[in-house]
Amino acid sequence: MKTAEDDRGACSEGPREIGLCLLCGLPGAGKSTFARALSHQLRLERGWAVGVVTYDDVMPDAFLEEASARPLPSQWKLLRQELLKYLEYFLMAVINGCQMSAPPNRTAAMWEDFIICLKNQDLVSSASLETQSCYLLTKTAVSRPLLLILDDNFYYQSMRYEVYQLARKYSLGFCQLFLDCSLETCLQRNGQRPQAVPAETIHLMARKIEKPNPEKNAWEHNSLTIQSTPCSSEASLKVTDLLLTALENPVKDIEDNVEQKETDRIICSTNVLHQADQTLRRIVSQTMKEAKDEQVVPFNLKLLAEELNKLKAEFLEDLRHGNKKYLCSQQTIHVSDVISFFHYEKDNIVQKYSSKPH
Ligand SMILES: Nc1ncnc2c1ncn2[C@@H]1O[C@H](COP(=O)(O)OP(=O)(O)OP(=O)(O)O)[C@@H](O)[C@H]1O
Repeated sequence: MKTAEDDRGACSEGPREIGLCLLCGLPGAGKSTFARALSHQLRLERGWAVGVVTYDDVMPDAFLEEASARPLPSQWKLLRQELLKYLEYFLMAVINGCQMSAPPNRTAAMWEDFIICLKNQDLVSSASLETQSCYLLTKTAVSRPLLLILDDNFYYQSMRYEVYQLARKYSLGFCQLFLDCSLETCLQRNGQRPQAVPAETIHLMARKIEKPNPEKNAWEHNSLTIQSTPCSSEASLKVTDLLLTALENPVKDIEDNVEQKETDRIICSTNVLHQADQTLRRIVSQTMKEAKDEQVVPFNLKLLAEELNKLKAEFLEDLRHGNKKYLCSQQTIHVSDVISFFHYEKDNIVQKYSSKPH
């Protein structure tokens, strides 16, 4: 592993705990303020290496140079992806223990700001090779744990997913912190800033924002919502817990398969459940009609209806939990299998109550 420190004779080996922590929330929610405080605290109290990448600090200057007009959303998207590419170059250097090279196609101003951002946090050093677009990593960059905090609005789930994919590609820890702050407070804080974001942008974002949703998206399970007020010690503990969990449980490629399988299972079982529910209802009412036609005594009719409805509920409950007894193969549940199984059990019950009045 070659680092700037190695050049001075130091050696750097150790557990490769690297994590990406994504901050999201409305403009003015206090993300940058929080990121600064958190990184300071983690460095001081835990001795972690921390890098904060505040997108606003790196991206706008690129536009000042390349375009005077306000960028279109599609341009922002491309720039965000380009910045993520820079991060990937840094991560590759960290993981492989080599120097960080510059990506071949890059927006000069943004790359420069990115390098300044890393240098200011003692993650890369000026090196003699700098003229050739190579940067040596510092001792901080190769020490562990290393946490990179990405500070942007990340108001769409798709924006956050790009970061998750990066974490997965390199088996890194991944977590999300959502800074919860009322629209009024964001507008008020924003209004007091020298370079305020247009208020209508904040209104629009408040309407569009997709908060982390761990129930819906398995990949977002490592997320925490915190209030944008001065951090209580309890909130601070929760944040540390989230970060430790992420660092100790790097994202694995396999998770995607599990996630996909789980999604498939839910879609499949939802469809199966719906179809099964409809069909079983029809079978029960048809069976009851036949029993009446056969003049089953009213008392038995009542018991028969109770038993059939109970059986139907049990079947649906089992299906909901993926009970394997209806599976013809290990993976797929067919409604036809469920129905024939139900018919079999239903016939047994019908037989019990089919005695006609004497
Ligand atoms: N907890 C807080 N209490 C009061 N004021 C705060 C708090 N957090 C941040 N602020 C103030 O609100 C303003 C916006 O904060 P900050 O830049 O951290 O927000 P942000 O979410 O990073 O915004 P943006 O997304 O636009 O970069 C700053 O002037 C900051 O001093």
